[in-house]
Amino acid sequence: MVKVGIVGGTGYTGVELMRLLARHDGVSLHAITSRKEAGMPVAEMYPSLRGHVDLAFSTPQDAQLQQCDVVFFATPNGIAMSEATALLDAGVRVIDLAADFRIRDVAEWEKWYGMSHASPALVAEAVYGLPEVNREAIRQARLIANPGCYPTAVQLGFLPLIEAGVVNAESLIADCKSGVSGAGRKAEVHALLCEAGDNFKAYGVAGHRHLPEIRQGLASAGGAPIGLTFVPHLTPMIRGIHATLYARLNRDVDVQALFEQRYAQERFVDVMPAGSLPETRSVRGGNTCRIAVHRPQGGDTVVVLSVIDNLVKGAAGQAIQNMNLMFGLPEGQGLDIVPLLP
Ligand SMILES: NC(=O)C1=CN([C@@H]2O[C@H](COP(=O)(O)OP(=O)(O)OC[C@H]3O[C@@H](n4cnc5c(N)ncnc54)[C@H](OP(=O)(O)O)[C@@H]3O)[C@@H](O)[C@H]2O)C=CC1
Ligand SMILES: CC(=O)N[C@@H](CCC(=O)OP(=O)(O)O)C(=O)O
Repeated sequence: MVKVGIVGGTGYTGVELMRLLARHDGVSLHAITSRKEAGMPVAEMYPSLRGHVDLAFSTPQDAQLQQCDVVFFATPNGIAMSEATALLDAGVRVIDLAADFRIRDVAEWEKWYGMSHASPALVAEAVYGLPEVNREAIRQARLIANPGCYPTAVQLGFLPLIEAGVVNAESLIADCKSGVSGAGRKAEVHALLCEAGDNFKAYGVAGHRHLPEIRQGLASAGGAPIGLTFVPHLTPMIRGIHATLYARLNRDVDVQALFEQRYAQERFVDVMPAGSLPETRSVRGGNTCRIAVHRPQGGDTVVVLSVIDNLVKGAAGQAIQNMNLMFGLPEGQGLDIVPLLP
């Protein structure tokens, strides 16, 4: 049994980790932390976990995380970078759901995240946890930088085109929409029902912190710099990301066959039949990225539609997929979920 600790168990990715791990028969939950709710039974805060998780929250100091085999950080940016070293030194593997280890250029990370990096040496060691790209490195990793939610949907959507070199990589467009749970559980005015409900708006148009992460991943896949316009939007739904991606083909290619071949062996990427329109509700609660690829009017613009559940393939599910790889477990263990529809 893999002994698991979770730092940040009261947040949305924390409770999603617990929901998924409760059905994973290769792990035992050792500790779930909360600074504010220490002592409270987890199932009192989240009755959905009654009968599944019988632990109480403990403070990060009392959680004895060094006894774990793996610790997930489901915390805001800037926490894991200060706490990972002690755990790694104690032989614990670490999966950070935040962005502390995602950007290889530390100065670039500091610019976008507005803080100094506490452990730049670990950035070089961390493996970017997108299994469809880095599977073998993930198996060997001590420290995983779990990808962001938008970066997961956007990179999986563009990857077949970039890897094959069939599009102009300098003029990509990613027009993305997210549900409000992407902003986490912390109280913020823009996430209130009366602000986000019955409303639709763009944000981060001038520059969003996921831009350097997406550019880094696609540049590595294509071996050349990426030019990307990335515009996120907030939609009045709870879960889900819908990415509409545009690229200009530089040669005539069967894009449907390209995508089907690229993801033929990937159980968590579903390439739909030509002409399909993936919906966020078709992945709700599941670890699948569902993709459809179009060439409107047979022209040279390719439109990729990519949907994920931001809390599952965009966060907790992908983190568990990475844990499975790190510990030699079947990659899909605990993730064999039929999405919840309607
Ligand atoms: N929501 C999403 O869809 C996605 C989120 N992520 C990333 O995952 C991380 C967690 O996100 P999410 O669950 O939404 O966030 P939430 O705001 O919902 O939860 C954050 C959690 O972190 C804990 N926490 C806050 N500060 C500290 C601290 N200094 N030390 C220890 N624990 C702390 C909080 O608990 P308490 O205050 O009780 O200690 C809480 O449990 C973030 O970095 C986010 O960017 C990544 C992909 C998708
Ligand atoms: C809707 C919403 O607010 N989404 C968040 C991104 C999701 C997230 O948690 O960011 P990471 O993936 O980097 O951890 C945002 O735009 O800031």
